[in-house]
Amino acid sequence: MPAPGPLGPTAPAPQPPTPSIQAAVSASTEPVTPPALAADPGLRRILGGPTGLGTSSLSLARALKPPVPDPHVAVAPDPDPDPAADQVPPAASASAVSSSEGPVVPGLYHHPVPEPDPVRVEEVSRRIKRWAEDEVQLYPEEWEGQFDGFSVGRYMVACHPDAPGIDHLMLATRLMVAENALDDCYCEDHGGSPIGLGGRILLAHTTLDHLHTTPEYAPEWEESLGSDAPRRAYRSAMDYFVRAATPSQADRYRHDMARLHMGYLAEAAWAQTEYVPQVWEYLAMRQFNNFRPCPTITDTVGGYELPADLHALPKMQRAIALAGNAATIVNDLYSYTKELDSPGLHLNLPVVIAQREQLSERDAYVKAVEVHNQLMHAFEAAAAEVAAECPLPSVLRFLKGVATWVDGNHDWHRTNTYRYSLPDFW
Ligand SMILES: CC(C)=CCC/C(C)=C(\C)COP(=O)(O)OP(=O)(O)O
Ligand SMILES: [Mg+2]
Repeated sequence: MPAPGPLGPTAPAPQPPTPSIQAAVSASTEPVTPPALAADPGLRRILGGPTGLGTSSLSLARALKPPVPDPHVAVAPDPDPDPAADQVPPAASASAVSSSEGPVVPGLYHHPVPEPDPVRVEEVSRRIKRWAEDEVQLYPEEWEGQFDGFSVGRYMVACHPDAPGIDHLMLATRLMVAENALDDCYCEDHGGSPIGLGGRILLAHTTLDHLHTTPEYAPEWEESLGSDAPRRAYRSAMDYFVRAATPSQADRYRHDMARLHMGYLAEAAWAQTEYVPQVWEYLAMRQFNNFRPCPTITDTVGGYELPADLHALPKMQRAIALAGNAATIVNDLYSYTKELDSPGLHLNLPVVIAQREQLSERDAYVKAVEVHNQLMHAFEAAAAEVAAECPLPSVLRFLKGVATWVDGNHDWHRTNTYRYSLPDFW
């Protein structure tokens, strides 16, 4: 990587970084970005993006051009690449604000996104289905409709508009499918149960964080990796990811998945004992049972790296956590009716607020929207703070990537009317 470059002569002096950020910046070998960007008082708004119909293309986060692929990022060759699709610039057909079916939750603070590039969506959808069916035997025939209805191609193209091509998008798409397969098959309505979940999850986690053991026991472990659909999917998706990621990016992902699995276990333990947590306890569980592992791979999917020391900064960690929390409460709001219809009491934020604060279902739902909005504003403030204090190109791009992921995640929930519908409160 190149050595740090000089600051532009006419640029205003940046604010002195805090000591921890200073240390991380010194450790980084990346060039310093023109400080004008970081010193821009509008950065906070820009990172979040302007709101309102037709304004999303004004956002810096969404204006990212596809980067030149990094020659140091080795992406596993696709068995049947489609060069035409890989070369489609993501912005080429993605300027219109997404207006596909599906209402926004009334009062929800969000940013509309450009309609995901249909050529990319089609190619990612084609390849992920082939991977699911041919490489990992993910589902029996009767689940095919649900797989299609999940629309993971649209989801990932919307969340990663700066991916250099289809191979990079596939890294995120395989992981997303694998994560949902494990949640469905181990925890939820496709054979899942809280009983014995800890053991099953730990063994599945070894697909990501391998067992290192003696020659006598290693073969049985290796055989176990192919023994059910979630493990086949995790193992394969992780193999592709590890080949494209740096060691620290892969380790970041393992850590985030350990967080996720810990969240699943708390949710399961409460279901088993029929405990309804206090609202803050629920929010703590949901910070772990959370989308976090998805936005935090934005740099690998974008073909660059946020160095580990910058990722580890406390302020960066706060921004990431808030982004994951806002994105996950979006799920609670859009999946509310689906979860009311599921057997037993399915915890989500409106349900917990209603029970713990003795509010009507409607008032609890409205309060959950307000919690979401506060989380979004806190994320945007935290991201702007990191960007202003540490204006390195990789930091700014990563923050924009996370913000864009949050917006794409909202748009996918809104438009996925196959899976979600809003309550009839308005
Ligand atoms: C993609 C990923 C990391 C998922 C992990 C956790 C997860 C499935 C969610 C945060 C979504 O929440 P939920 O389990 O409630 O999903 P649905 O409402 O069933 O879509
Ligand atoms: Mg849900």
